[in-house]
Amino acid sequence: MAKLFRAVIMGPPGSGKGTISKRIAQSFGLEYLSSGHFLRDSVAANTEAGVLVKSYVDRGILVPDDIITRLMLPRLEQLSAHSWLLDGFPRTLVQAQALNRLVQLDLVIILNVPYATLTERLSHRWIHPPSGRVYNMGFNPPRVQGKDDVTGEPLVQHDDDKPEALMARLRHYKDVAKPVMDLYKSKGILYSFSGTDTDRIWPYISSLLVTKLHTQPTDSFQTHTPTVAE
Ligand SMILES: Nc1nc2c(ncn2[C@@H]2O[C@H](COP(=O)(O)OP(=O)(O)O)[C@@H](O)[C@H]2O)c(=O)[nH]1
Ligand SMILES: Nc1ncnc2c1ncn2[C@@H]1O[C@H](COP(=O)(O)OP(=O)(O)O)[C@@H](O)[C@H]1O
Repeated sequence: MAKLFRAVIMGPPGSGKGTISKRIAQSFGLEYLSSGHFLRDSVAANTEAGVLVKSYVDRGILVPDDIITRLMLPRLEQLSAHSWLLDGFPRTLVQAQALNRLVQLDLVIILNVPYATLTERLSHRWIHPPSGRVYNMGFNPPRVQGKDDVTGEPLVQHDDDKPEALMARLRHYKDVAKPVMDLYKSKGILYSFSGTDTDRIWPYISSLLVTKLHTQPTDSFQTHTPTVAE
């Protein structure tokens, strides 16, 4: 069996983690686990975990480290036979240290997107809560305005994508992510990608994964191939 591959994707809210993760999962066959989706699903389904985290998720503030760690690590253990990509966890140094005790990461992808681009994107982000499908009124609009492509059900905007909450989330991200990135940098597994367009960043990420995984993508999502990887 090929060696298992464990990756994390980090970046501020709206930097394209979900969009790029979907492409990575589809192209390279990694299992994708998003802490945000997992928590929102748990809240919607009113599970024990959902009840525990609802007050934080609804307010867009971080769930305490001990709670999120207690929820996420068992999920990862269930995926122990798979290669995976983790989005939204770890967010803090304490979480990164807890993850470190469970598994050795192979790669951390950082998305650097300018502040103005983030606010512009998130103010146009609409989601279909039951499925987690994400739309953008400019970048990937639904076929019918305000309706999910698959079910036709209404799309909604997260409260934490509204301008007041957004500013606080971005500021907070900067403070807590820095020590996590420093840790991964010191381990030599951090790769950073900067830009304003997912479609322009994607080919570089795809090339990096080809190198790391020694495999070709099954879906290219692109019309040109870059000649250099960052
Ligand atoms: N205009 C534009 N929107 C994008 C681009 N990439 C992603 N988006 C949209 O920006 C929003 C945030 O992306 P998402 O992947 O959810 O970011 P995350 O918060 O980091 O997971 C979504 O509405 C995406 O559809 C891009 O290159 N251009
Ligand atoms: N690693 C984490 N640590 C603490 N709270 C988290 C973590 N991941 C997600 N959350 C909680 O879930 C909410 C939604 O997560 P997020 O990743 O922002 O979802 P989305 O990608 O849909 O915007 C956050 O506001 C926070 O309350």
